[in-house]
Amino acid sequence: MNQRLDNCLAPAKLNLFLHVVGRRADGYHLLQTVFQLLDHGDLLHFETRADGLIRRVTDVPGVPESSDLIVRAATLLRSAAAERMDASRLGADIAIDKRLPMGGGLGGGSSDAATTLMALNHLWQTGFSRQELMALGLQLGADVPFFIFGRNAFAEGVGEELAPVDTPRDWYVVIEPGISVPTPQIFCSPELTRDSKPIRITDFPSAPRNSAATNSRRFGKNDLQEVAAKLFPQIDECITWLGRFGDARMTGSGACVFCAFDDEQQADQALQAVRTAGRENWKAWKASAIERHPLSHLLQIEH
Ligand SMILES: C[C@@](CO)(OP(=O)(O)O)[C@H](O)COP(=O)(O)OP(=O)(O)OC[C@H]1O[C@@H](n2ccc(N)nc2=O)[C@H](O)[C@@H]1O
Ligand SMILES: Nc1ncnc2c1ncn2[C@@H]1O[C@H](COP(=O)(O)OP(=O)(O)O)[C@@H](O)[C@H]1O
Repeated sequence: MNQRLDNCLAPAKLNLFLHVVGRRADGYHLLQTVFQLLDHGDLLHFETRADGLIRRVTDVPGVPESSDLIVRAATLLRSAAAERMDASRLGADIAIDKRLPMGGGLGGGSSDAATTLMALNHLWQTGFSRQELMALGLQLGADVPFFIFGRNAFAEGVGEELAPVDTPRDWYVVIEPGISVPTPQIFCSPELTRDSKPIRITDFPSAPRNSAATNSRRFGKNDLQEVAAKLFPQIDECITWLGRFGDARMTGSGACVFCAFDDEQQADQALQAVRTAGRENWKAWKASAIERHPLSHLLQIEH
């Protein structure tokens, strides 16, 4: 019988800071960042099929079905499973409520891929461990292992070396400036800072609320922000605007901008102000920091 798993959250992430500390021989940049999970994201719905077809049953404008990270993740999982079992009949219908913008720096595509790997590993009973799924995920994108890791994390390398980190239970207001930033354009800029001084994980003020929360908000910077804001003045405008409420920053390679708040009420006030700012292209929302990925419980085996 077909199995279902509905309303699976593919949470957004924020990069609380993002330092570029070097470059690999293949041109990829070495980063140091803290990834923060949010309680807002895309919603995915899975139903297994026994005929080996993997289908995305929702149209996603601009992303053909075969190149969608959801379909690529499912196909990759089935190929990996085929080395251990007869996987030829493993199939699924996958529906998505796409709520995160593309090229927003919120990791939407990567999170969709991670949720797909975790949900189908469970439904198909393919039995991969968290570590194994993280290694598969890395083939799809540098941010995918983090979502499978399932906890807020200090990340190094291209984002695949992960260590758990405590972060404040802040509320965030996020502005989508209505543009999509091509990540390669930011990384190939000659003006990009590529030699930030490496930090140690212990330098990050991992603090519960009401102690060093303010410090952790102001810790470090996003090295990609200067380049992105110069190329896309809309980002600069959002940072200046949201900056009246605190230390507003860009996440990832942009375009979204966020600011942290102590509680939901303060976030609501800022949100209200953004919504009455009269910027038609902006879309703003609030979200709460979460400690764990909501599907993390599906992966109990840590071998
Ligand atoms: C910048 C980050 C931070 O979380 O997030 P997003 O803004 O995408 O959310 C990620 O490292 C994004 O990693 P990933 O999602 O794999 O990047 P892609 O879009 O595939 O990368 C496009 C191109 O950017 C360059 N690139 C990317 C990552 C990296 N660490 N160094 C690079 O030089 C490479 O030229 C790569 O071909
Ligand atoms: N399911 C998906 N959701 C979003 N983007 C996808 C998806 N599948 C493939 N992509 C491609 O990945 C690119 C990066 O999208 P996304 O991960 O949402 O942004 P970012 O990396 O800036 O956070 C998109 O421009 C799109 O072409």
